[in-house]
Amino acid sequence: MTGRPHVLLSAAQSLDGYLDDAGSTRLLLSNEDDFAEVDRLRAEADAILVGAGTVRADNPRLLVRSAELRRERVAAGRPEQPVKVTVTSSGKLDPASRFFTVGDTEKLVYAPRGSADSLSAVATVVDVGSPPRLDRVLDDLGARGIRTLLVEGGGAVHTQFLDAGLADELRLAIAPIMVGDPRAPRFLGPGAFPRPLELTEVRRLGDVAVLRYRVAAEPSSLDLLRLRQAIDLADECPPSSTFRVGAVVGLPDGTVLATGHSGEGDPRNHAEEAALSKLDPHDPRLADATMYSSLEPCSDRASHPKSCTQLILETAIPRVVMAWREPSLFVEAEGVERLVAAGRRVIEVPALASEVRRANTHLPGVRP
Ligand SMILES: NC(=O)C1=CN([C@@H]2O[C@H](COP(=O)(O)OP(=O)(O)OC[C@H]3O[C@@H](n4cnc5c(N)ncnc54)[C@H](OP(=O)(O)O)[C@@H]3O)[C@@H](O)[C@H]2O)C=CC1
Ligand SMILES: Nc1c(N[C@@H]2O[C@H](COP(=O)(O)O)[C@@H](O)[C@H]2O)[nH]c(=O)[nH]c1=O
Repeated sequence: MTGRPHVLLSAAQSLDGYLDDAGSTRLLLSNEDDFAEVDRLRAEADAILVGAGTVRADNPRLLVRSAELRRERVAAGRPEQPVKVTVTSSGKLDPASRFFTVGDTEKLVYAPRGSADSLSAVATVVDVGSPPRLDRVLDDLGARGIRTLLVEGGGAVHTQFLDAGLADELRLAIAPIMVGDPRAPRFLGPGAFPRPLELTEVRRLGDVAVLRYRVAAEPSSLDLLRLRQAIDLADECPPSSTFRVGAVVGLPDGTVLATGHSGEGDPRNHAEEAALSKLDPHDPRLADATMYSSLEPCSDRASHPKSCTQLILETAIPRVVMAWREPSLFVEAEGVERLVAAGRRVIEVPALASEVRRANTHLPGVRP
């Protein structure tokens, strides 16, 4: 979405993927040169975000340390320090933590209404839902003029940014240390991650390896091509009193595995169902495939025992790209929620939704 800041994730990890050890003091994985580079990244950012877990565990300052970098910011007409940002569902943050008490800069806390009232004297508390949605956090930051956001962790926050497809870049510093303790926090937990990332930089800073990646833009141009193909397939649907939908199952190399449209084969068939009926649900290629559907896959239906969401979940298809969320005409659809809850990645392309509505103006209340 335009207006959101560019999001750079930054983390230092051990060779075995940990952000810290399980002890009470912070494990320094970066060396002096790496910390200096991270300070430069801070100086380039309009805002720095960490999760509430990091505020509690590390009591970080989140300030640009170098006086020279601070002077450069001021000389460029920018505030001396970036805005500090955190997210919390519980609101359990100590107003006396350094996040709030050090640095003459704005502090933003994204927290559900009523959960962080004790922080309103030391920060601007913003309600973007319960739990706070990171896409809405980015919309709000964009509206506040934040153009570049540095996310410094911890693991839960990095996982969510990558899982939700909200990160643009990742910088990883890898220290020559093994932590080897399952109680310690890991860089990433489970998630439906975009893959592969594009490696843009490999460097050494002493004994620390610095890797930088670009996270592929989603939807990609291939995603848009296939989604448009799915939308066009709805023109093949026979006249119907329900939704006219098209679906394509495709691979990242451009192969189309199957297509379908509503009413194909049987008047009650849905588009995703028609496409999946042409494939073996255990076809190993489905583990890399994307289901493109002009409409959100259905979650409940009277006409057939299995919903399209269920049919997708019975395959290994990891991604669904769709244009229009099902409006509440027949049922309260929960396709997106169920797919996401099952660890599948759902990418909505609302910019193409009007084309899907145009194919469905026979339904009550639907306008392009
Ligand atoms: N090596 C490195 O580069 C870094 C290491 N670390 C280490 O990582 C550890 C902390 O990581 P971790 O425990 O994963 O914690 P995080 O910093 O990722 O914070 C997790 C907490 O943030 C809040 N939160 C996360 N996502 C959301 C959301 N979408 N909406 C609302 N609240 C949200 C929740 O707070 P709440 O519980 O209040 O609801 C959650 O418990 C520490 O040991 C720290 O030292 C941290 C940063 C960098
Ligand atoms: N341990 C660790 C990092 N930890 C990050 O640095 C924050 C501390 O900020 P401050 O109090 O301003 O120094 C901490 O909360 C976490 O986000 N960063 C790194 O680049 N390398 C490291 O090894």
